[in-house]
Parts: sequence; C-alpha cells; structure tokens
Amino acid sequence: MQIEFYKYQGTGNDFVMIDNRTTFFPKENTKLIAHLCDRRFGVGGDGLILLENDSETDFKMVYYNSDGNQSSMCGNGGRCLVAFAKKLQVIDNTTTFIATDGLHHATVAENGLVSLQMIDVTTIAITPDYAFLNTGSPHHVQIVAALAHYNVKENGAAIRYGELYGKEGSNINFVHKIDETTFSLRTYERGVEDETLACGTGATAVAIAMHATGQTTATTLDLTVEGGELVVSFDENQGKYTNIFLKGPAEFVFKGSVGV
Ligand SMILES: N[C@H](CCC[C@H](N)C(=O)O)C(=O)O
Repeated sequence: MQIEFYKYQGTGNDFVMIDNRTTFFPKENTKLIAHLCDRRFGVGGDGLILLENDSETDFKMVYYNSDGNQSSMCGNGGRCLVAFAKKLQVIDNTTTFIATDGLHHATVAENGLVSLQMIDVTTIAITPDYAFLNTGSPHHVQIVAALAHYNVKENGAAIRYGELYGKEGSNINFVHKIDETTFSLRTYERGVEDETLACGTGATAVAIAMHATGQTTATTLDLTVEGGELVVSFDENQGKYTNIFLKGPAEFVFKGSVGV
C-alpha cells in the first residue's frame, strides 16, 4: 500500500498527518504507526494524526503518540490539523472539529498563527512541590531551578513511571518563571517517552497552573518552549478556567508517500 502523508510542526512538536476521509488507513496497526513516526526507519514525528469525516463538525481528529498507541488530546497537533484542513480546503479560516476530549473551535489568522480553544479546566491538584491538571492530556507541572541544564528525560521519566501516576502515567512539565507574563518550560511527553521541543496541552497546563498557584495574576501568558513561542490565554472565575486558547505557529514542512 502507498500512504500519502504531510509533515507538519508546531514549535518543533512534529507530526505525520494523513487525510483519512476515505478511512483507508489501518488504524489498528500500532506497529505501522510507530514505524511511520520512527526518525530513522520511517518519516519521523512525535505523533501521527488522522483527519477524518464527521457528521456534525468539519472533521474528526484521531491522535497517536510515536509509540503507535492512540492517545489523549494533542494541542500542537490540533493546531497543525487545522492548518492541514485549510491546506486541503476542508475549511477556510475558522472551524469546529471533534477530538477525543470533545469539541474544539479554532481560527487561522492572517499571519498563519493558529489559535485553538482547549477544554475547560475545573480541577487542579496543588501541592507545595507541583500541580496536576488535565488540559485534554494529563500534566504534572513543577518549577525547577536552572531549567536550561535540567535533565528532563531522566527526571521526567522517573516521575512519569513513579508511584504518583500509576499505569496511566502523565506528561511532565518543568518550568522557569521569566517574569509576570512569561514562563519557559520543557516537557517529557508520555507516549513519546522523551523530551519534545514543545507540548501544547503542556504549555496550556503550565499557564493555568502558574495562575492557580499565584505565580502570576495575568490571564494571557507567553510560554517559551525549546521549539519557539506559544501564547495561552484564559478566563478564570473562582478557580474555574474557561475560554482557554492555545496560539502559535503550525507549519507545513513537506509531503510525500511511503510504501508499506
Ligand atoms: N503525549 C501526550 C499527547 C500529546 C500531547 C502534546 N504533543 C501536545 O501538543 O499537547 C499524551 O499522551 O498525553
């Protein structure tokens, strides 16, 4: 079988994108998905995303981590899928689509930046050392000193596989406060089992956790990630977070086909 794919990246979080509106793709073939995401034997990507038809919305998003397993919501992947849908002329500059965590609205700006609405956050577990919340995917958020030199992979894996998060695990975000409206973060991603250059649901989780723990009172935050800059904005009312938007670049890199 020949598989046509498009490669996208959003602040360095990269994805193999496939137009699966004909439902040709063998979704149950975990090995194939992991192979396509392999950076040496395949195309390479942190994940693989299928664009599918949906009766009620513009399209459906199906997300797989690079380990080949279907997973929870991917914020950067969602933004890349909106850019992909526009390239395929499935949408123009605004859309509503369905993903594993529900409905998402998104807009594509003149400058190409994609702003994606994320699910509301009403529960945040806060301890003296970290916060835990779900922004479509589970996220552990922890401030560390000297983030630039921090061993994200080793320390991230230890928490992700430790007793805190059991079989489900979690994505692990390490944070540094730059100023009242700017934070840098590095993320160990579940299902990639390594640090990625960015994590959209992670940046969203960091922004909300920094507000919830009093590190800032701002409701529009700049998140500096290894692969670029993301902006997260939200409303907060009595600890409930709504109108949460993740904004940033979502760029087409190349297209190709692969025989499998
Ligand atoms: N690895 C995550 C899903 C992808 C999240 C990330 N790529 C994003 O941009 O949100 C998980 O299994 O929970």
